Amino acid sequence: MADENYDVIVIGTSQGGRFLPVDLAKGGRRVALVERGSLGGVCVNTGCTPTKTMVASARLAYQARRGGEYGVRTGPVSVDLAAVRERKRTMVAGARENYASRLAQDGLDLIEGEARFTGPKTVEVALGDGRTREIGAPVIVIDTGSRPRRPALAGAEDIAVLDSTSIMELGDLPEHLVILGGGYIGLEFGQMFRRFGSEVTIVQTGPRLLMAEDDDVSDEVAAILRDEGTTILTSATPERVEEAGGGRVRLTVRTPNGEQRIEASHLMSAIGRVPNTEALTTAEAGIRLRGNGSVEVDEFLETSVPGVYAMGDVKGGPAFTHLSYDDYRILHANLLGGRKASTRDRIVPYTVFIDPQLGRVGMTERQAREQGRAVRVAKLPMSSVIRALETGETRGFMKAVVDADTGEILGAAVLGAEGGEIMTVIQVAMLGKLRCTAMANAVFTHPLLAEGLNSLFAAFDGQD
Ligand SMILES: Cc1cc2nc3c(=O)[nH]c(=O)nc-3n(C[C@H](O)[C@H](O)[C@H](O)COP(=O)(O)OP(=O)(O)OC[C@H]3O[C@@H](n4cnc5c(N)ncnc54)[C@H](O)[C@@H]3O)c2cc1C
Ligand SMILES: NC(=O)c1ccc[n+]([C@@H]2O[C@H](COP(=O)([O-])OP(=O)(O)OC[C@H]3O[C@@H](n4cnc5c(N)ncnc54)[C@H](O)[C@@H]3O)[C@@H](O)[C@H]2O)c1
Repeated sequence: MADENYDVIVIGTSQGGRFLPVDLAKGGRRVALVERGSLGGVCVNTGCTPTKTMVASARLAYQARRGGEYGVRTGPVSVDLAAVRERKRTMVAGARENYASRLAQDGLDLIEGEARFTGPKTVEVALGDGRTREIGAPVIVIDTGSRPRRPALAGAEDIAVLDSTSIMELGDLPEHLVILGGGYIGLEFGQMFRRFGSEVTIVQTGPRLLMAEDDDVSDEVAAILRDEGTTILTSATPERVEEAGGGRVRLTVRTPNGEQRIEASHLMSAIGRVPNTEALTTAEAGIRLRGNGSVEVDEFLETSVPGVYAMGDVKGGPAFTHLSYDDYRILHANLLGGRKASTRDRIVPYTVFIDPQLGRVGMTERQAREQGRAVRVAKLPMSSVIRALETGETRGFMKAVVDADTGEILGAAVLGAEGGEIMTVIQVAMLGKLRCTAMANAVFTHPLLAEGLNSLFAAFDGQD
């Protein structure tokens, strides 16, 4: 028996988890919102907001060093990491405050503590002071997110291994940073610290960086990072790590060319994330998990227990804030709107915030071919885009994949300045089901980067 009954319990406060409980309370439901950590979840506190704030500092350092190319004289450029961290902390504090202020809503109780299921519709919350509180509701939403995966690496338990959260709290610049993992986090932090002035080595088990992307995209990203002085090892498996004296670490890596030892001042792990489901004791409620610990949901985000839903990273699949937000839209429609919204056929865009950005939407060329489709592919180097030439940001390319039979735009990759924004133009075209000719002939402002889309899609000449 619960001590207190609500209409809805939401566990976790993310971007999506912010709006849903407020909307439900506004709609007259009694809602309990449970959070064990900082309000706002990963995105606000340790994810998107702080990283993109620090990426901005890194870009400024990079651009300042390039001043001479633009006829602008600068002195030697150096980075004060403690000041970068302070700017980041201020940004996060503001975002968190803003978040908290939006939770003030009649009918919504914020309960600070860790939630765990004691039955299909009951949750026990361990409060900070050692007490517990048992609450119940016919509808429960799990939004508990994910955390960094720890490396299964011999010796790692005896060494301070940084992750995406702790690295942003460093006050002094690493002399040599070794990063395990060549995915989103490894690349965003790798480029950032290289631009801050550290020597950086990225160790990636897969044969390429950003394994989900087409080979030409991964190769170009690697070329850009190497050009800035980052060392990248691919098909490289970390085997053990040990102290090397003087606070340094020695990492042993197996590569196709034999064993390699790397000595560094700092080691960071960025090898993926694991869903936060253990503390929830989901078995008590009969909620089915997948082998990797994520919560199994159907296309309406309902778990194996009717009335219990999951949103955001905890349900597995692509892990982005905008998807957590879209899960909120779906649950809002289904719980409040009297509709049956689903995740089926949703287009999932994303942007890797390296510089130049990689904006991606829809299928890669590989995915389209694997589906057995006849595809046409067009590529346009950024050096052919007038705006990119004028601004001196010519690295990368735009790439579009089109169905050769129907002319439908299947996907795109834009690796270039403001690549995420340009990709979004293509995403909107996909949403509106525009064909290549419409994109080739649209009047885009001169000289914008998006003007390059005329040339990119003109390459599909004769395609509707
Ligand atoms: C370094 C980094 C950079 C990123 N950059 C981007 C980006 O640029 N763009 C992008 O789209 N995505 C980015 N992401 C991913 C994005 O942050 C996540 O996809 C998003 O935060 C997922 O939201 P969520 O709904 O799963 O909940 P989360 O934000 O993960 O929040 C879950 C909350 O649940 C709480 N919780 C967990 N267990 C319990 C429990 N038992 N009881 C009570 N509370 C609990 C946690 O304390 C946490 O506050 C980044 C992630 C990282 C790590
Ligand atoms: N810009 C963004 O939207 C953004 C930014 C950061 C994070 N995120 C989200 O966070 C998630 C986690 O990011 P991530 O970079 O940690 O994971 P990831 O899955 O994107 O990349 C991890 C990489 O590590 C490699 N790897 C695995 N084990 C390894 C090992 N032992 N040694 C070396 N390499 C190893 C894998 O081959 C993979 O390429 C992402 O999937 C993404 O959804 C998004």
